[in-house]
Amino acid sequence: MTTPERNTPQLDGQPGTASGTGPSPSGPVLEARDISRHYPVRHTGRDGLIGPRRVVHAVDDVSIALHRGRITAVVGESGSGKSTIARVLARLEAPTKGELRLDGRPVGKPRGRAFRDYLGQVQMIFQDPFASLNPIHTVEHHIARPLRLHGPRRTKAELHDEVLALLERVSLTPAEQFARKRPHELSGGQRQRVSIARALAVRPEVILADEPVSMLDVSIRLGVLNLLQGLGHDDGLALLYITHDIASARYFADSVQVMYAGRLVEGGPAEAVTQEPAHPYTRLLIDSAPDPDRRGSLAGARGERLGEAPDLADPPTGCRFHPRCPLAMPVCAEKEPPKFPAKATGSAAAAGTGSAPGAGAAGGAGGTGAVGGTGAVGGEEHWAACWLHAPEQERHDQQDQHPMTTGRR
Ligand SMILES: Nc1ncnc2c1ncn2[C@@H]1O[C@H](COP(=O)(O)OP(=O)(O)OP(=O)(O)O)[C@@H](O)[C@H]1O
Repeated sequence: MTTPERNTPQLDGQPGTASGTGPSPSGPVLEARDISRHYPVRHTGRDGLIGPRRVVHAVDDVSIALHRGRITAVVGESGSGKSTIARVLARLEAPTKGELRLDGRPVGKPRGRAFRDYLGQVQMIFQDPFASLNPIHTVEHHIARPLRLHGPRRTKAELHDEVLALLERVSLTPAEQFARKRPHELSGGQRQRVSIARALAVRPEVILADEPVSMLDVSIRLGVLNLLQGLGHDDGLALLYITHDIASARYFADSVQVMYAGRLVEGGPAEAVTQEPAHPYTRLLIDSAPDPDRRGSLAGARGERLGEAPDLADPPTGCRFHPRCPLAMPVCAEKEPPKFPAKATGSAAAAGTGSAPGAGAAGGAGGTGAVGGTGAVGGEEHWAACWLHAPEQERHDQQDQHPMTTGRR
């Protein structure tokens, strides 16, 4: 199997140039470079005694960069490795391979003062607001604790005032009343707001939000998302938003990274990825999001029977999506699709070498022009296309019928 060339373009949600060794205001705050996370498979019975030890490839060779004031969404179906990325970034787990960088500096072992400082800069918000708060403690206790652990010494009155200010920041008012409540007296949305206030207490630079609204009533999701969006765009935090829901990623995030079976398959500015997706899996995710106005769909046209997600203990060769892909070609079983920079105006999805046939329409949405491989706009780029890795002849042979190039569905 040939490994495709990896670009390292400077774009939201994608790794920056490899140069940084110190903080840079324009560089990413937190960056993961080519991280993998594998879990050993526990064998039972006689299987465990023979053959090589198997591992679950939860995440493979993922690079992601989080910038101040920007929201990066990681989108994918259940089991694609989204939470694993968040756990590695939060340092709840070590990567099997790859490197984390905070403010341009490699992150060391998770111990001592440096690790505490890391936790002061990178905070995580979990999916389940019911499990993440201790039922016996008041809201004030939950928020005052990180203030005490990470901040300077304060008097009791100062701590109390800061707790109230944080509750106001997350719109839990009257703050005095909320400070006295215990988790069981709060709704799911209110609990998630307390979790956010608790994360903010350490004045982090990065918030990792793992499906922060998926367990909340639909009616209150938007309020919590708007709160998080304000923290990113108004308060300048770098935000990672993990979700199944590509529609919310489009609404909420600046850039979207699409994950499938442990790998990122596509990424770029949210509008470009969601309006003109280049990878069939992204198309299917978009097609499966509810949209009454949509007439045809890739899933409906050719992929009604997509089958099961792959076994990550034995992931498919080449493009991991190929066994389920309605557009798969023979080459897809051999090679991963290439990554390449492309213009991000929303009018064209991608072009690898600048001469790929049909490149302007790689998103299948009637892109209006082919784009050179170096056509980054405003530092933002959009990469990934599935079929451009085909040998040239195969590409020529297929481009007339291939729905990704014709826009036909
Ligand atoms: N501790 C573990 N041991 C073994 N396998 C694991 C472990 N944690 C996760 N996995 C596997 O790694 C893969 C990715 O899991 P992960 O939870 O990151 O996916 P996800 O995209 O966040 O899914 P969901 O949206 O359902 O939370 C899955 O196949 C999962 O079963």
